[in-house]
Amino acid sequence: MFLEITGLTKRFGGLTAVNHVDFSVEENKVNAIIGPNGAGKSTFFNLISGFHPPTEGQIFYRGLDITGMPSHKIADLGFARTFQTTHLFEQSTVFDNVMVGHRLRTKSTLVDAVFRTRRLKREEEKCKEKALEVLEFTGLSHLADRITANISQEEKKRTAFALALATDPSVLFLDEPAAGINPDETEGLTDLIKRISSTGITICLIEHKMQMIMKLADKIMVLNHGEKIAEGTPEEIQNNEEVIRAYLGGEAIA
Ligand SMILES: Nc1ncnc2c1ncn2[C@@H]1O[C@H](COP(=O)(O)OP(=O)(O)OP(=O)(O)O)[C@@H](O)[C@H]1O
Repeated sequence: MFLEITGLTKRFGGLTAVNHVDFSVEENKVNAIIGPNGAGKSTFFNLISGFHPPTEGQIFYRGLDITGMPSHKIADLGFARTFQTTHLFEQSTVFDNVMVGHRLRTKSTLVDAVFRTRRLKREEEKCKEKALEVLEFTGLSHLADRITANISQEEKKRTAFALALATDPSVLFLDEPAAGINPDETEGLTDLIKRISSTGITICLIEHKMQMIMKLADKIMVLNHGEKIAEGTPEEIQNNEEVIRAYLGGEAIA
């Protein structure tokens, strides 16, 4: 089993944000989570990636119990994520932002940095190579030297993807990657996610844009009020009465 979640529950005071959710994230697939606002989608991501400890339930990654593990330890296992609002260093260049990603994987210490050891130089070289590689992959090479504050919203999103990819992840969590961008840009980002998936990286995706979900997802879980109300292929979800009632107020999923 790749990433197995059982009985996952999170309570914030009297509010149950995630309620006994069972889910298997499938390796090398696009696993999507949809649901109305406040359904518990981001909380579900936060629990898996160690940003919040769950109240109940268990998370196993390749057989290892990672329940309640702190986020930096989980990141070390190969988990990367992007956020609803991009977390970038706005006054740094796109290149420098992406350099941070691979640095998280290096072993150089402060001593290496002070004495400019060979290990440090070797690792810096590797970080640069990786940054250039992921900038090219995400279509950002031409913006490498631009200050991040001056690029478009869509380019910032690609930069956040590049940063996540520079950590060489095995699982990538994308929280509403297409929020705030136009339909053409959304299509471009959909293609990018497809290409990322085709490199063998497992994707977990939260998104409200249904066309994007239907194009990308191999498997969809629907949350409503913290509970899983359905799970299946895009086609199964599109035709699920309860999903249509709960999520779409009776309208068909476009
Ligand atoms: N840190 C927190 N403290 C208290 N309540 C929280 C916290 N984080 C989330 N919640 C609550 O948990 C519920 C689920 O929120 P969550 O953000 O997970 O939903 P969501 O499905 O991601 O929503 P959206 O689509 O609007 O992003 C909401 O009622 C929210 O107010």
